[in-house]
Amino acid sequence: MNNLSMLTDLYEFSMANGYRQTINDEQGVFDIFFRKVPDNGSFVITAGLEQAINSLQNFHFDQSDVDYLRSLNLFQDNFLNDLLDFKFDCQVSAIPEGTPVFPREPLLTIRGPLLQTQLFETLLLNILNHQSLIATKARRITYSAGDRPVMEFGARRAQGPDSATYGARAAVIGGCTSTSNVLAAEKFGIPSAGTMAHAWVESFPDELTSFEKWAQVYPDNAALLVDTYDVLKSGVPNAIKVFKELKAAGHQPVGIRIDSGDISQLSKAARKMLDDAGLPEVKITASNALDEHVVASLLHEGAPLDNFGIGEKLITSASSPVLSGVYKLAAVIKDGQTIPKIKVSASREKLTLPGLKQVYRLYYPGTQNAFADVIALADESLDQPITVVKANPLATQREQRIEKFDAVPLQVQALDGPKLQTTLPGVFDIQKYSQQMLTQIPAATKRLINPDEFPVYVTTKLAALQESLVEDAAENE
Ligand SMILES: Nc1ncnc2c1ncn2[C@@H]1O[C@H](COP(=O)(O)OP(=O)(O)OP(=O)(O)O)[C@@H](O)[C@H]1O
Ligand SMILES: O=P(O)(O)OC[C@H]1O[C@H](OP(=O)(O)OP(=O)(O)O)[C@H](O)[C@@H]1O
Ligand SMILES: O=C(O)c1cccnc1
Repeated sequence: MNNLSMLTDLYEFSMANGYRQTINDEQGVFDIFFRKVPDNGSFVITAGLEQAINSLQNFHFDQSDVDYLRSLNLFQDNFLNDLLDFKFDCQVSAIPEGTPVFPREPLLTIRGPLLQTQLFETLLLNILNHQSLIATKARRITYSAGDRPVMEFGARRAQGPDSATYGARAAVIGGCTSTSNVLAAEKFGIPSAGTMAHAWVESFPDELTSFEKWAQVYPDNAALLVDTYDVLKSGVPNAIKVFKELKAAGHQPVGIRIDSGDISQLSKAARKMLDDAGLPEVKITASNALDEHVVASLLHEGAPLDNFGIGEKLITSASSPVLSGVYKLAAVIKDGQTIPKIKVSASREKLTLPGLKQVYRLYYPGTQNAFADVIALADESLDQPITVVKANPLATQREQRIEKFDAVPLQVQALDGPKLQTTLPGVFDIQKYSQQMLTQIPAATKRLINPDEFPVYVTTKLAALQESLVEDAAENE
């Protein structure tokens, strides 16, 4: 990854320079969390931690960066000179990639010199918001597709090269099995996959010739696009001719792709034609502006589809294109003393959770069935029974007693200075872990429409700290 240290909002530099001139000896603790799940879902799949960690480990400023910042005539020399010697000196803990997470949970916590922690806000949010958004969308789509493979086809419609490449990574975390994006495939060890475009078919005098030539070049990888002219009158009959010739020559035909029209009716008719021709092994791929709802509708209608190629709606999360993760100050540390901090704004919904924290997933004892998450202060132990309070400050029913549970902490140490404290698994290991974590949460929280809310609580100690800081803030007004 390039050095992205300058990818930040100007005000981060303005504040960092300001800290350098004022409270330079203080440390900051920031949490990343979100309040709202895209597409009115109930969970987000975390993604992007590896790139976030890499960007922090490589964080530095070149002379040209500092020269540029100097040219703004905004910052003092001591700050600018320090930037040339920037050494990452923070601790990071985070919830591993692929974990299903819920509103208000600290996904990543960073603690270190206030000046440094402030500078990372924009970049960390940019990376984690993007990849988590796409991983979450991919999970919705692959949930609809069931065990049918979903190929990520979005590079041409992604919002720029990075969205295409890191979006493909996130799509695999969310369950996609391959990508047409060769750069992403190479970079992240994802199988590259693809068929052919209409241009191939149009380039030859007729469709049959185009299929034959393809089969000559790729006898063991012939997936034919059958909708350039007429799917049922020419595309499928021509594909059948070519597949029969391939089979006679000892090759295994792969499949057809349908990219327009009523995919349900066309695939049913195509399946029948292929089966009647003795080609039951030939697979049918669907593409064309698919999303989780179209996929669900097609399968509900009984469309005999074997796999999907999905681009624009996935790579841009078109129906819900923003994950509004935020980066909020939870504490400052001064002379070894931790001073919890809170943001109290006009809307109570935006109250932040103060202090150093950990988030736990609670399971019914002795099972893998999770029933709630609890956010606690880092120095608390979760004794049983426990009284907890809804983390959403707008919730009406507040206190709840939980008798028995197994608690598993979700955040792990990720960085101690630039030194890595955890493993960074490959994308398919993350995908597998994610699928396993998803089996642990209730089915009703995973449905696409009107999912149940998974309960997220805070301990009464954390709730009391939050209330006391709200009262302090009111007195200071
Ligand atoms: N049976 C179906 N049920 C629900 N949605 C479908 C069905 N068949 C296709 N779709 C979806 O409907 C949308 C529009 O399909 P339509 O046939 O209008 O494609 P199009 O974009 O006009 O075709 P082309 O790509 O040739 O321009 C696409 O998102 C497609 O995936
Ligand atoms: O629809 P998506 O989910 O993004 O899937 C990828 C699309 O990209 C290709 O189309 P192309 O760019 O050639 O344009 P088209 O829409 O005219 O087929 C392909 O034939 C799919 O339709
Ligand atoms: O290989 C394909 O079929 C493909 C790749 C990208 C976009 N649309 C289709």
